[in-house]
Amino acid sequence: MLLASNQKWQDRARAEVLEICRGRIPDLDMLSKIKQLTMIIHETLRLYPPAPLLLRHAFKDMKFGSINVPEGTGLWILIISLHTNPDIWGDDAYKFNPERFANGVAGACKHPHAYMPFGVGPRVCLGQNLAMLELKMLIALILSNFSFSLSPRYIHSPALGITMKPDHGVQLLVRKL
Ligand code: HEM
Repeated sequence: MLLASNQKWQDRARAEVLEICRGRIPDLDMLSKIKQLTMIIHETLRLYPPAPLLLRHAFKDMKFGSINVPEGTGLWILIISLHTNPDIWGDDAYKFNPERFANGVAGACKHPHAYMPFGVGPRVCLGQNLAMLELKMLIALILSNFSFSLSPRYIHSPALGITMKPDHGVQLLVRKL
């Protein structure tokens, strides 16, 4: 959806994929060189984290600043709020701007744990490297073969739940290249 509505980034990502892959099925070496697409995926996972909320329980009485958290309290961590906080990301926090990840995650936000689409710490996503490879492979193949834009029937409807999903689907107009 974000590439369909941002033609400039779609063109940039396609140009890079075509230059590196030259019509071949991407292998690990090629995927590791694809930078624009990595920036686009990071920015997409920032704005629309598939796991927008995480739940933790306090094992013992804790104190965060002036807030007392008694043992057993459930704590919802709003990843989506962390990812769109202007104090952390700047005034364009809600804007799709993959450029912010040009120098990696560390260069994009003021706090290293403010970006956590795969969680952090001991329960960090076990599949995060596989997920990134799958996404790069899939989008590289789509970009190599098709151009696409948003259908006039598309209704923007990101819905929060255990996972985030478009409530009315994502209708695209797709053209074979
Ligand atoms: C874009 C894709 C994905 C996203 C955004 C994602 C996100 C997450 C997040 C946020 C957590 C932490 C949950 C928590 O702390 O409560 C998690 C855990 C986990 N993920 Fe993923 N995930 C993705 C893909 C995958 C894939 C492809 C696999 C497996 C092949 C996978 C396997 C796991 C497992 C096993 C855990 C639990 C780790 C643990 O509790 O020790 N994930 N994921």
